[in-house]
Amino acid sequence: APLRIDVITIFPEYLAPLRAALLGKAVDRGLVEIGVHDLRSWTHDVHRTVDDSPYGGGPGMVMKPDVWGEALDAVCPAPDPEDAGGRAPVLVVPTPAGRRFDQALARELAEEPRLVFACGRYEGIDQRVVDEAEGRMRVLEVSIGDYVLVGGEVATLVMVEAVARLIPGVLGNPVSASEDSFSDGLLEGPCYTRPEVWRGRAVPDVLRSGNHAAVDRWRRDRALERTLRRRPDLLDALPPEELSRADRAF
Ligand SMILES: Nc1cc(-c2ccc3cc[nH]c3c2)n[nH]1
Repeated sequence: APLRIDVITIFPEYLAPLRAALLGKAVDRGLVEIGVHDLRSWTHDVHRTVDDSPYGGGPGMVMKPDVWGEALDAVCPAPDPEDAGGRAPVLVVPTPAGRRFDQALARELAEEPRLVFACGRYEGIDQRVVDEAEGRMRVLEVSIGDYVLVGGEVATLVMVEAVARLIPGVLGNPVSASEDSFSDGLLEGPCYTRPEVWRGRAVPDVLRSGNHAAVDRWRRDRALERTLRRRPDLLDALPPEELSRADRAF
């Protein structure tokens, strides 16, 4: 069954990239279904108001719970009791205050049949929306990094791309098994293609040697070296035997 993704936002056009390129093709091929919904569809006033002043004062505006409540009721109705097998859809709420998005969470989300993304704007969404949704959905408040965006749409694009590429057949060549083994734990090393010499810079000889064992070892060493220099924290998560290899190499 295709992965079903729904996005609720006041800027549906922000999600247009989801219909382009490889992900668009995956949609055409029925591997992924994407629905983008304008939150203002669930307003009832002439100004289509989605925000109001924050209780307790302070700058900016907060998104109204009643509009979000109706939107979520429409996009992900409470699962009917008969459909016991049906898993509750996951509601992903991008926020700087959320659990850190990483490859492990991308893999977890790729296992879900349904994902609903609630894109906040302004200062955020009234907390009662999340609290109430928890009664019938699995709600994940997720941060894509320690920097502040203006809304949840770009964070949603990041997460949808990271998740969709893990669905078999979605993006070009299948995700290699190595994704889950050695290379997944470390940074990728440098890569090269033709020409053999470019602006006086040659490709490392080992890569043209045809000696696949030597190439594999060279790539592993470059990945360990780069990780040691740029992200030593990733090495803490490595099994000890991998680490000893790193120590020996440098
Ligand atoms: N990782 C990260 C998420 C966000 C984010 C998410 C939603 C909203 C709504 C209003 N401002 C927002 C910012 N910034 N940085």
